[in-house]
Amino acid sequence: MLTKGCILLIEDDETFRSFLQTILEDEGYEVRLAGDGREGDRVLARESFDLVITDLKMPGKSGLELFRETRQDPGSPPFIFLTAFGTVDEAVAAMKEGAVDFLTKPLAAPEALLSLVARTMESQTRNRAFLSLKEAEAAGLPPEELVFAGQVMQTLRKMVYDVAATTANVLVCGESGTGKELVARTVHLLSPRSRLPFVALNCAAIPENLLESELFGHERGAFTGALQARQGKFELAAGGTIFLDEVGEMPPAVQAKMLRVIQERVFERVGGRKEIKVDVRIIAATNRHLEDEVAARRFREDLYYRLNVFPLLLPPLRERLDALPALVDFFLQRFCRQLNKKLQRIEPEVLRAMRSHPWPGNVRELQNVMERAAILAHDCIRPEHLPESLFNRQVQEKPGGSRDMLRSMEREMIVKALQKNRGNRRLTADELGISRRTLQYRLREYDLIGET
Ligand SMILES: Nc1ncnc2c1ncn2[C@@H]1O[C@H](COP(=O)(O)OP(=O)(O)OP(=O)(O)O)[C@@H](O)[C@H]1O
Repeated sequence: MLTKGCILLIEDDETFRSFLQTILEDEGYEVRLAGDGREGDRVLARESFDLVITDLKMPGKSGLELFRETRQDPGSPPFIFLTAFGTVDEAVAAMKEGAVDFLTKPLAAPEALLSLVARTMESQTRNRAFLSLKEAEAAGLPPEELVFAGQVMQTLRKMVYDVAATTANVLVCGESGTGKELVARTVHLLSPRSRLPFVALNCAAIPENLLESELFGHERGAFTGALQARQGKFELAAGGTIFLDEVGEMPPAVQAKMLRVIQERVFERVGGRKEIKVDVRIIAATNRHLEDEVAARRFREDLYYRLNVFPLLLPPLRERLDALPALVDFFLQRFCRQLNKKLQRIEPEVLRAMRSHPWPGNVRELQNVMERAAILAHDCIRPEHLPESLFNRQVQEKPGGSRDMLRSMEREMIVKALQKNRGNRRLTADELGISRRTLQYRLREYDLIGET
């Protein structure tokens, strides 16, 4: 039977510990035990847990000390404290530092603990689930996680952690598929808002006339078809984070309203008069040079500065090839798990081909390539498991060339794929391992709209 989650229980009173163990196990949780903070520390170093329930005061290392040390680690589990009446103040202090909650000993009713544990587990799952929405929908597969591979990402890691602790607006810049949304979700996850909503909206995917109502909601009758009043994304994200992808596509009227939300923290629904207060952290993303948009007066300069309080730049994959081995390994393990396969090795030729490829679809493309290879391969991944585009001679002959050269190669690859697929964008995008949206940008960028 699948357990509902794994809990580390740290308690020095043996009787109380086994009482808690019984009620948690009866409820379907897997429980590991430790008799004090030091032992808890050792267990935590070996295994991962969904939750830690710990006594606050213990000889040796206290639960509070352990909590403070542990929460420095990314992805550390939530803590619930058990405390005697005399030490409630300390438990309250721990909550201010990020602990989930505390319960006083002796437990008045085990139900209180069980419902707190259930709620914590649920919010853990919710927080993780958003990282793997598509996969989780499919089969409750393991969550996606951001791999900080290569030097650039190592530097970025620190920035992500630092900015997550604040409420500063963040602007994530990078080509399509570089991981902007994943970074935004990770900032949210690591922030004190992690248990509140993360709401994402792609500004390019919504028709201009609907974007305002999508963001700010509308009142009934605000426009033809507005039969019901509806909350917008800002209201849905209350207290949490809103992720605005392709923010450069935002039309001027919406930009003005955004500015007001940032400056005054209020807005009105479309067709409404009532001011609605908001406390939402904004993470915006763009794959355009937003400065150019500002210079061309397509994007408000004042809004740009408000959004760009903390910029995070994700370079294209071809400019951080040192990240390849770790990413390849990560995706290989993921797809092996999903496909229930054991593929141990990757032939050196495969990595060589990967190093010479311009990766127009960036990490998303690599992920697709790895999935395809994992499906095709039986024992180890060989060159024949890679798509043909990775063996484009031209690319191999001129690795690491200038940006212009890469762009012209990318254009050529798109033209070829379009021709091969008779202008069918879905097939073309699939072949290139990029999303249809990315293809759409590229077509516009390379002036290829007429080719389809
Ligand atoms: N560093 C990384 N570690 C693990 N997975 C990654 C990483 N970077 C990107 N990915 C994966 O690549 C895919 C694309 O990432 P994401 O959607 O965040 O990119 P994006 O820059 O927001 O793309 P777009 O601009 O097209 O929306 C996702 O499936 C994501 O999980």
